Amino acid sequence: MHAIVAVKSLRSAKSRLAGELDSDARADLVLAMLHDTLATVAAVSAIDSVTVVTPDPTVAALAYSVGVTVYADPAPDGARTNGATPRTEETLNAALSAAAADIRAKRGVVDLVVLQADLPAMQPSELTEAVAAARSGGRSVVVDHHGTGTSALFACGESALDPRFGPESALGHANSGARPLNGQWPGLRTDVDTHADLGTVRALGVGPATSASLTRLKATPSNSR
Ligand SMILES: Nc1nc2c(ncn2[C@@H]2O[C@H](COP(=O)(O)OP(=O)(O)OP(=O)(O)O)[C@@H](O)[C@H]2O)c(=O)[nH]1
Ligand SMILES: C=C(OP(=O)(O)O)C(=O)O
Repeated sequence: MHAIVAVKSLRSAKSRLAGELDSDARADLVLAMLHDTLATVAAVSAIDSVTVVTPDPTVAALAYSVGVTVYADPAPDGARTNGATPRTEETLNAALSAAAADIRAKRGVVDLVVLQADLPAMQPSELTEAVAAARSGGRSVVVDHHGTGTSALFACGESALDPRFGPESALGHANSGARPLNGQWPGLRTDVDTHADLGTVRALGVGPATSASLTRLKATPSNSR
């Protein structure tokens, strides 16, 4: 199976944390969570390759440093609609579809999983179980801990990826035929978007890079709210 992980430009990442963290702190946290997410993916033997999809050179450098492939997001923020701000879900889903097409053009029919980049409490055992469940066929989805979003979208065999990330993506994926996967996977289901999510992953236990980032944040007075 091949994993795809999308990360937007660091300057616009994690905007929902802007009330608590300044832009440098948000970038630091995004890179740390990506690092831990990729480390967990690397520990899952059923996933043999990974592509990070990003327009951001710093994110790409991190991906290269841990030995994963980078697919340059074909149209970085703001470039797709003649200056009008495109909606995240349009740019994200377009980037994911382009990456999936590129991977399958190069490797033939390969099972795919899109994983969120901000799963710092995910355990290898959780992802291993989800991959095994997904392999019974077709398109399937791991709904996030809120019950509304998507932590992982699988497309096995000949199935098209057909990503529908964005608001209410759990419903969007289910309504387009993706099978919800059942499993007690709190780390896999907890992507970090808000301050409350940070508390949840802290309680579950985060990977070392995220733990170090959170320690740095606490030590920075402007981010100590
Ligand atoms: N390559 C790429 N990744 C994207 C794009 N839009 C969103 N992403 C990534 O997709 C995931 C979910 O996106 P969002 O929830 O919109 O962004 P976020 O940075 O997590 O949080 P907010 O800014 O608070 O919405 C994150 O890992 C983003 O970095 C895009 O246009 N291109
Ligand atoms: C885009 C999504 O993620 P987030 O929860 O990070 O907005 C999603 O769940 O479809």
